[in-house]
Amino acid sequence: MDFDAASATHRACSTSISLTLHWSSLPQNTNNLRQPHAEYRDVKLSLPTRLPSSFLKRSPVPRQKMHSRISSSDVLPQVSLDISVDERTAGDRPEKAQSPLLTNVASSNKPKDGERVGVLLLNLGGPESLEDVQPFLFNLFADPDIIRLPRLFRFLQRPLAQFISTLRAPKSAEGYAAIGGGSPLRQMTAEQADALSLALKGKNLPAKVYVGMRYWHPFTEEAISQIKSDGITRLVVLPLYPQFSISTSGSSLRLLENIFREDEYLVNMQHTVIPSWYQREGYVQAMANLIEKEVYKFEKPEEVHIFFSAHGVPVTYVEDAGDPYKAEMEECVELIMNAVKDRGINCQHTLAYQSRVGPVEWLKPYTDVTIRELGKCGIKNLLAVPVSFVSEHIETLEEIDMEYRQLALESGIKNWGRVPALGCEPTFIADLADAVIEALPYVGAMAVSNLEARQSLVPLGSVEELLATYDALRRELPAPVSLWEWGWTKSAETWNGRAAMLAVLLLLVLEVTTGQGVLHQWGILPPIN
Ligand SMILES: C=CC1=C(C)c2cc3[nH]c(cc4nc(cc5[nH]c(cc1n2)c(C)c5CCC(=O)O)C(CCC(=O)O)=C4C)c(C)c3C=C
Ligand SMILES: [Fe+2]
Repeated sequence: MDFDAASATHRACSTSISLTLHWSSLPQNTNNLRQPHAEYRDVKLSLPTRLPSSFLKRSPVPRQKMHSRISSSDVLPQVSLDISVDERTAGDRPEKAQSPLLTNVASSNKPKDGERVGVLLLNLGGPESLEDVQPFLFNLFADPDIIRLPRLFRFLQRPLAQFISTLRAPKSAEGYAAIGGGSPLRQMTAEQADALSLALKGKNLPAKVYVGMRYWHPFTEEAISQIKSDGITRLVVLPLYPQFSISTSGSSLRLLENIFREDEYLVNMQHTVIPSWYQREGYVQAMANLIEKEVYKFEKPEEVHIFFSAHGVPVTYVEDAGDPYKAEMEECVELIMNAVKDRGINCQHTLAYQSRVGPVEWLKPYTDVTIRELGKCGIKNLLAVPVSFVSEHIETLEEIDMEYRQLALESGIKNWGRVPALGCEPTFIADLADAVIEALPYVGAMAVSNLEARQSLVPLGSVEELLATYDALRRELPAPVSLWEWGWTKSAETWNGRAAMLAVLLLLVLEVTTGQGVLHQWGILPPIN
């Protein structure tokens, strides 16, 4: 068996941990474990000790090494693993598109008497009416994971959020008006929660599923107080973002960390977090299902160009703060395309990033620029695939379906299609249920021992451990959102934006310290007594 981790040893042996990985939970790209002629079911790994926390820090570990698991001697100089493998032949292997019922709660993981299992779905939230738009934007911009001010200026976070949200609200409201006057997120997430709860029940795990939104109702705080009053004892935290970003799952987990820290009940509640799940077989197959269906709606399916459009983040998040979002996104698209090709669909594909705001540089290539280029290259059939989010929202319904569709047609693309968001797609929901069941043994346990979790760029863990594994320094990042924009070139815009930002900050400092100025006149800042 080609499993080089087996030879490593660790000096400071103390506790012993036993893991059981179900074969279906192994990601596709774990070449070390998935051999062409054999499948490993119930791979039992005994770790003799807690792995060094430095292993969890992403920065010193090149990405390829994360993916060759613990084979690297420079990451784990001396770890010894006892591995017993129940090897089965390919004939024993269940069909690739697994039955959702295959993963069931092992009797050892079943909630014991008096135990109550909860699942907390974390999501962004969206305004439900046009009046909600400005306060929703205020909550978003008041988030230090969206606008991270220099330490000295942190006290300006809320006035600045008030300022920016007031400026942006009319443009955002236009978008929400175009999709019926509000975001469908609350409704869709509630449906996903119900579907997940049913799927868990079907898999023998009675669990209550809660929804905690970051920027709008039902707020995470509301979900947490419900969790407390329901007396939940074991909680699995599941952000509804397939890929991890500091600005999304990271922000929600940061909030959760603060809530947990201040509450005695929560501090003692056993919990674990599934930080990202883009590499799960069920999710990947569900995406491939949707793509396959849409590809065959085109007259010439073989000529379709599959165009993945992900929500962007500012480049600094990835380059300065170590956000794994871009790497996870690229890997995710690769996995989905492999699954699509396995179905005999050999279309070309592209990944681009949408929804940038403000003068700073965002992840490239940009969706709008790429659509124009594809048009110029003679692409006639384009299938857009939103890939960073699992519900319909303003950026699928307005930006993709209206703006980008129009742009594509103007750029020479003749036939346009769009893959719907996953919503309650059965394979997807079944896979989320499996993810919860697989995470259960690690509730309250030392999640660093989860080999499978380490496969992902952000490992499974408790909120606190997890947040320590990325962005630990919480570097200051330039605000992604423009306060002001003018100029003719990109660089002029950037510098003008920065100068304007400084000017506005200065203005705000003066306002806050003197208690006088336009913002006070508008009632945006409270009067100083
Ligand atoms: C994975 C998804 C998302 C990432 C990454 C993300 C980063 C990010 N977003 C903004 C600014 C805005 N986002 C807005 C809405 C919005 N964002 C996401 C997802 C991600 N954001 C969703 C699903 C939604 C829509 C919610 C809904 O109501 O349907 C908005 C408001 C809309 C608008 O005015 O365009 C803003 C603003 C930043 C700055 C950022 C990274 C730093
Ligand atoms: Fe966003």
